[in-house]
Amino acid sequence: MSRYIAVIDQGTTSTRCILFDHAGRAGAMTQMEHRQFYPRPGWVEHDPLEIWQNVQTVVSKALQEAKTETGDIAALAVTNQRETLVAWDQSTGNPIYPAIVWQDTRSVEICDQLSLEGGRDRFRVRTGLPIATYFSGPKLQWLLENIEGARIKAERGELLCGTIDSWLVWNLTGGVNGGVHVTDATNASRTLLMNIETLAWDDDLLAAMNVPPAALPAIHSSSEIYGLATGVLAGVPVAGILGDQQAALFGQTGFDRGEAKNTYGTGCFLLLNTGSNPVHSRHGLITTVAYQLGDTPPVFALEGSIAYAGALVQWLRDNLGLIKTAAEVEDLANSVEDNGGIYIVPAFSGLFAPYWRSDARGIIIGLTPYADKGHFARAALEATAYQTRDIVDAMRQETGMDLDLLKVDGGMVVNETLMQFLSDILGIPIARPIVTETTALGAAYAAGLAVGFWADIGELRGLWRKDKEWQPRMARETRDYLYSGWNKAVKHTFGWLDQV
Ligand SMILES: Nc1ncnc2c1ncn2[C@@H]1O[C@H](COP(=O)(O)OP(=O)(O)O)[C@@H](O)[C@H]1O
Ligand SMILES: O=P(O)(O)OC[C@H](O)CO
Repeated sequence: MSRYIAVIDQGTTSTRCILFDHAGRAGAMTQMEHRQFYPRPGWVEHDPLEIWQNVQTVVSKALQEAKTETGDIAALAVTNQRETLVAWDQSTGNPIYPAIVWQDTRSVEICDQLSLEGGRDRFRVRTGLPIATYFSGPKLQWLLENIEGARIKAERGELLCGTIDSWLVWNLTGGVNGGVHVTDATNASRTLLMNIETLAWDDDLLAAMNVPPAALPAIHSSSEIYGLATGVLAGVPVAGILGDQQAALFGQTGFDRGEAKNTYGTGCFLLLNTGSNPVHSRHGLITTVAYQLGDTPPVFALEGSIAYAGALVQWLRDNLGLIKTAAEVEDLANSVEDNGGIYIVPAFSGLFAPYWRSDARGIIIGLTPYADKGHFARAALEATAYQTRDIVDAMRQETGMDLDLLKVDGGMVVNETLMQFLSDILGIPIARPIVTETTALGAAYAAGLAVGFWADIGELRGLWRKDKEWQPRMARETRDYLYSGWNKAVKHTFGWLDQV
């Protein structure tokens, strides 16, 4: 039997390749960063060819590191930054424009226009999403309207468009020599173009954004054989595709209704499995496909997306110079007993869930001469916990379900001070697994199930291993008092921009 499932984890800042063995342990891991381009305020781009090159490099290096060969790889999975759009020429394989990244806000006027009739929630029942620049459909409309020749090519079926998974799987399966143009339902559910009930592109949505169907990939499940790889992994079945946040839920074995995870990286994304029916949010959350295995019915999730979590720590480091490394924030925060009355609300690009206020901007509030840099560090960490509380409360209001445990992963979860405070502010236990590369692990599980490397999700559940758990130990009155301060601070960020 082959020893590994290979995973390509293509994220916003870097690309990793990880080989997982049958016990779900990483046998090799390689990583490369790619460039971020900010050509104008609010624009964020990546070079799709650089990303494809990095993918090939990290895969080759991972095989070398594990001293293994193609025959040892049972299947290949792709997990990816979501919503980011790539458009390329079918005959040459060349992108016609840089990738337009999920953080890019250039489609703001298109979104305003789409909202004129029916408001921001015009497509919510059909797609699970509010109209926002975050999603791929308005980005594609912008590209077709602004890049010369794009629309004509798209109408003739000569332009292939899709999220990063589509771009990579097309290249991995041969590119101009027969690459398959596919995506999975989790990625398609982030476009504003897919109907969340039928899991198919929706004619009315395509018409609203003037998108020719010929340009779009075929929507498949998250776990099936899409094609065979070429190149260094020649002949290996490409058998799993999941958006990265859904992959993390799968990797945390959040298979059942009521199970949740939060991934603490640059931003943070809390997903709650809501089972076989999409729950349409009235509390500022997003409805998304969590996973679909082969021809079984899809499973849905509610998502709370937060734009600034670890990025606020980076800001303390890079812009204020308060710390030299992200890890130093913990000692600095522990140099004081509490936040000294200070709150930082990192609404640097407005507030995402559950507020969706693009007129908000960041604040530091509650300053007195007593405040020192330790309080700043503490307030920065606390902001991540309070933002999580906002989402957890919205989830409770939405579903009536009380979370009894939150599984966490991502770069910030090494910070034990934050983990304890999170448990205190939420009033529930926080559990960190031994394998914190849960995004890649979840994609490995999807591909492994498709090729019989693992038998079923019951077997996968048995692979989850706890590293550490934090229990709430703060008095209820203290928790309520601290959180009420956060709520006041958030209100002060609203309406800072006069016009959005
Ligand atoms: N010890 C720490 N305490 C708090 N934040 C940290 C710590 N170590 C790393 N981070 C933050 O975690 C983030 C990186 O996490 P990662 O999961 O690699 O992010 P991404 O996948 O979004 O690139 C950075 O924003 C960094 O500031
Ligand atoms: O690549 P990450 O880990 O920053 O995740 C980005 C999300 O998928 C955006 O929706």
